[in-house]
Amino acid sequence: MAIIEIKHPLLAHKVGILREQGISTKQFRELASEVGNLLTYEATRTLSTDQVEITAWDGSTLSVERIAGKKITVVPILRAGLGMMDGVLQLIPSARVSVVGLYRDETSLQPVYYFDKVVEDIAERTALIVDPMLATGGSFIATIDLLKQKGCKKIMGLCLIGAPEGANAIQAAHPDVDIYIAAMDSHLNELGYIVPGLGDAGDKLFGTR
Ligand SMILES: O=P(O)(O)OC[C@H]1O[C@H](OP(=O)(O)OP(=O)(O)O)[C@H](O)[C@@H]1O
Ligand SMILES: O=c1cc[nH]c(=O)[nH]1
Ligand SMILES: [Mg+2]
Repeated sequence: MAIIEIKHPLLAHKVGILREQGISTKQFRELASEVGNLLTYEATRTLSTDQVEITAWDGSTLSVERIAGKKITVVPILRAGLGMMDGVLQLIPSARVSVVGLYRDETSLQPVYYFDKVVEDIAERTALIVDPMLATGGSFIATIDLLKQKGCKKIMGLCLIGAPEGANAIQAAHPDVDIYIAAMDSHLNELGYIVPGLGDAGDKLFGTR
């Protein structure tokens, strides 16, 4: 299993508004973060828990569940991944953040690396990559390559909208990585944009166009 499309009325509603022409920067930011939050809830369903003993309210000993062993690092892909990050951190407030900077060359559609700052103990953590758009899949694949080179063993991803071309590319390159996605769209156009998609997520989040 690599690409998991989450069918949920709240996600469908919010993604529908994100696609509207003329959406304000404020509303786009709020919704991208909310979708990040809902996808986190689904993606973390697979985390295992340990039983630990606590002293309960009445002084008795009680066995309760805690998230097991490995900790999480959230990995936003700059820039647009930052737009989902707050929603993710609302549910995993103690997660460390590792940043990967990539942009997609407009002509070749290849990801161009410009920065990374990844937690030192990445080998001990589950990485949760966040980026709103999965088009050719090049940016996700480059980020997964980088994290694996640094020793990361368990990787998941969250994404607002994907194209089948990118989903197939990730499945071929990294079948061990599960990506949770709010909507799988039709195809890429001749410029590499997702159809119907929502346009350029980074520009909408940062108000740069
Ligand atoms: O699947 P791909 O074909 O690699 O395309 C998807 C990438 O393109 C966008 O980033 P962009 O290059 O626009 O950078 P930005 O976030 O700085 O706007 C998007 O946020 C993804 O990172
Ligand atoms: O449709 C697309 C494709 C890549 N990046 C975006 O922001 N949107
Ligand atoms: Mg962009």
